[in-house]
Amino acid sequence: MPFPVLPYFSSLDFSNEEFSKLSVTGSILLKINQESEIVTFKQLLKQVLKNVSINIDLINSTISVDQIIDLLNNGVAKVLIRTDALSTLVESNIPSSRIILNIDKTDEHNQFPEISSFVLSSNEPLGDLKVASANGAREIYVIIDESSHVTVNSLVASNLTPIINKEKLTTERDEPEKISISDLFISSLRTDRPDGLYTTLVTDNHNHSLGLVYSSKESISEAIRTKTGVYQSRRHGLWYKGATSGATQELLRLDKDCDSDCLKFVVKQAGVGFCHLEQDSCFGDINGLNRLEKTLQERLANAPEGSYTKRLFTDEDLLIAKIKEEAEELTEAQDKDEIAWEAADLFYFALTRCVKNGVSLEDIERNLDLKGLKITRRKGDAKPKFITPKSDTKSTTPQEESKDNEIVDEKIVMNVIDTASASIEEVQASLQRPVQKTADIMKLVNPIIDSVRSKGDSALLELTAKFDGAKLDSPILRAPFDPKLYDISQELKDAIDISIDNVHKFHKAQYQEDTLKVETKPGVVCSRFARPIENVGLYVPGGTAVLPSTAIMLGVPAQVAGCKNIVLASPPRKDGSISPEVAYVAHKVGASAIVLAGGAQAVAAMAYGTESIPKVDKILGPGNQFVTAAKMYIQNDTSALCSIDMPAGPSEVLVIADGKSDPDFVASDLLSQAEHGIDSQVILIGVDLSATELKAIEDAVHNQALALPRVDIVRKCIKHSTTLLVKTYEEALDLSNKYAPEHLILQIENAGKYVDLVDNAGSVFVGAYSPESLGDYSSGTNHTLPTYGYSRMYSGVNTATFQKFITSQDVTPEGLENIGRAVMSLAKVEGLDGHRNAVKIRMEKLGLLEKNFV
Ligand SMILES: NC(=O)c1ccc[n+]([C@@H]2O[C@H](COP(=O)([O-])OP(=O)(O)OC[C@H]3O[C@@H](n4cnc5c(N)ncnc54)[C@H](O)[C@@H]3O)[C@@H](O)[C@H]2O)c1
Ligand SMILES: N[C@H](CO)Cc1c[nH]c[nH+]1
Ligand SMILES: [Zn+2]
Repeated sequence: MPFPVLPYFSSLDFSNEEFSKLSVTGSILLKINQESEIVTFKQLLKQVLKNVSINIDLINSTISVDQIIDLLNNGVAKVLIRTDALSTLVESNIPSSRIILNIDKTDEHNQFPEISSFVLSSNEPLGDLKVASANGAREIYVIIDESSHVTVNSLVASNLTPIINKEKLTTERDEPEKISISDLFISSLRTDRPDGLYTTLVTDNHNHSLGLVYSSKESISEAIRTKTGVYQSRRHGLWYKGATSGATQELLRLDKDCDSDCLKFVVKQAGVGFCHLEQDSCFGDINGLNRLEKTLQERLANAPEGSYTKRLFTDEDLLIAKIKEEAEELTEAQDKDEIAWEAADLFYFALTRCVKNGVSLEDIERNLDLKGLKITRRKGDAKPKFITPKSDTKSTTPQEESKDNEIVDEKIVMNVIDTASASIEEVQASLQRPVQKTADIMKLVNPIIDSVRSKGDSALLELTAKFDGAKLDSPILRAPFDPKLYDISQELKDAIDISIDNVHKFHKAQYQEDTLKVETKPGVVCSRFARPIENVGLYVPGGTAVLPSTAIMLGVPAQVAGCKNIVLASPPRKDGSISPEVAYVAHKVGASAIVLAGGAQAVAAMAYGTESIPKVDKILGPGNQFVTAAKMYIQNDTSALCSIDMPAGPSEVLVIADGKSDPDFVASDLLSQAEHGIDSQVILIGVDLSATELKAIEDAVHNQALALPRVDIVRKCIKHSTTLLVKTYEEALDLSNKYAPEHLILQIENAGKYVDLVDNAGSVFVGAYSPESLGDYSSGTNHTLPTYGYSRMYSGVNTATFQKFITSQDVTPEGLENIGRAVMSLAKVEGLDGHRNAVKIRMEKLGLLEKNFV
């Protein structure tokens, strides 16, 4: 039964102590006045407003349905709304059980049979209010203020729950000007025991019974006043639990049963346990997960050196490895006993990690409950199987396809972390890229590479049929290419030509034409000159989207550098053909061949060569996890004698925005990379953003995303993407440098001023009118860039990526005289007399050494 008063918090301006005292009622009503309070309120929900059912008053609020759903999904129990807002909420899939309806006239409640919680007007006569509550299943609340016609006591006596401002309530016993919540609670109880006591069940927060005791009116008042376990001993009077043994109790909530004659104290037990026999409960110890949690907490505080649990607490790598090991064993377990055994192991290691990080079973259960109550919006789209696929868009990967069959309707919003209140670990965790399970991927990639190496073309054709669904007779097209292969519109040709032109200009400017010459000492001239890498293999992705722009970004600098053989590889379409746009670029950059294959098999074919595919010296270009893993493999295999450009994996962008940024621009930039793939990541760093400014960006992300054909990919990418709130530009740049993004967009005032602070990034986009898409296609910079944080040490593709640099020296007798003695001394120290002699012989013949020189 509900506590006979619902405390009302009319603003977020309250102390933890005030909340803690009134939380004994188990439920409160809190008013959200404006949108700007939502960020703070959500923090409070996580940190302070625990163990209690939180209802929010939105009667005069204008917050959006999406925000209401977000709050309900983050721990709010119910929302109090006006009748005119009801239909919008119900249409948005909010269950009626999460709604408290405020109605003006008591008899109106009949019009809403699906709603079971109402707030009625306290201006109505008590008789009418009682009629409204005649159906016992309904929760009826009445707001009490100065103008109320009914008294609090009369409401409680009629099983109606008054809503009373927290300022008017007290948990103390001697504040006559306030309403005592113990008096209200006591007045709602009854007992038929001759001693006038109330039978009281004591439980922990998991509903485990700890014991059976008795309460008196006085002990209840004391329990509420002190918020501890205070009972009535039939022999010794008032009993402050733990006063002598130390096994005290924090009183979390007070409940009563359905006929109000039996109480339940929900407590947090300290010390040796509830029972005088020093066990958890009078019915013995509580085992299972609770026991394990308790043991782990004790070990964390006091683990003996050398114990296994101590090792787990101190060696994070070991703990993580064990969790993974046990998770794998659980997935492999077959029969019931084995599954239970492995699950127990997994729980042990998982709970160890939780306890180590201060996470309790209660926190886990709260999350489970939240997930169970999660509301998803219905967007009114047809089920995917009834949607006609758009022509010319490639199908998604198998993993994506299976997930696309789920109907996901929640708001597309990035997780928000305020760096001022978050821990360093939380911020770091939010900047983790989606995990690439290298070992698992290598298990798939190694056999592919082996098979292409050993079986050549036949393996390549087989793998292309398997992964790309294309049955081919030959895996290669050789230049000159038939113009029918690139029969595209003039408009498209012009667009590609503009991009090629700009990329060419920028990369030509990077080309080091002249030999670099430096005379380090008179007569010692050192030089450096560039030569193209002769045979290059360019990988053009074609899995979730065909990327002719990547063919431009790789082909043009290869051409500028003067590479002799440009081989381009890209997965073929299902009918075995190559995308005509890619073929057009291949023709424009003078490629000698197109390999009709993708993934690890294309990389292996170009690295080792096959009967028809020429071996190359360097493989360049971005790709998915299989492509990247294969590139990493072949560059380490000396028998392949093949290098790579860099690890260029799933696209990523980090946008820094401030209050002056246009929310639509910011959202569009985030989404332009989120749509690349489910493993892409986008990060927003907001500098001193107000709640309204943040919301404007979030709304723009959601609304623009819904209009994108690849919304399902975006939705999954946004799930592991984060917004970080910081106070200064310097903090923003510092975080960005730590993340080392592939693309960095500065959508901030005086953006140019901050470029000096950029230490790590693949490519920087400065100011509101430099969206990343420009660099992806047409401005002239290269879009093949280091991801995964590799921009700390790698550059993006540039002209030099297709060249190697050779040094030379030309030394005169004068030069030899200037440095010869230094060389001989160093060679002597290294014990390399041959080196020394090569100088000595020359200097002797030139008469530069004294006769007895040794
Ligand atoms: N960093 C950069 O500069 C940059 C530039 C452009 C694109 N990208 C990224 O490149 C990636 C392109 O990936 P994509 O998947 O669209 O195309 P992709 O061409 O890289 O991969 C497609 C190939 O993967 C192989 N494959 C698919 N499933 C497989 C499986 N289960 N086992 C073995 N092989 C399998 C198939 O052979 C298929 O041909 C995206 O992540 C995109 O973000 C990065
Ligand atoms: N943004 C990608 C590099 O991470 C490149 C690209 C190609 N097409 C569109 N975008
Ligand atoms: Zn892109």
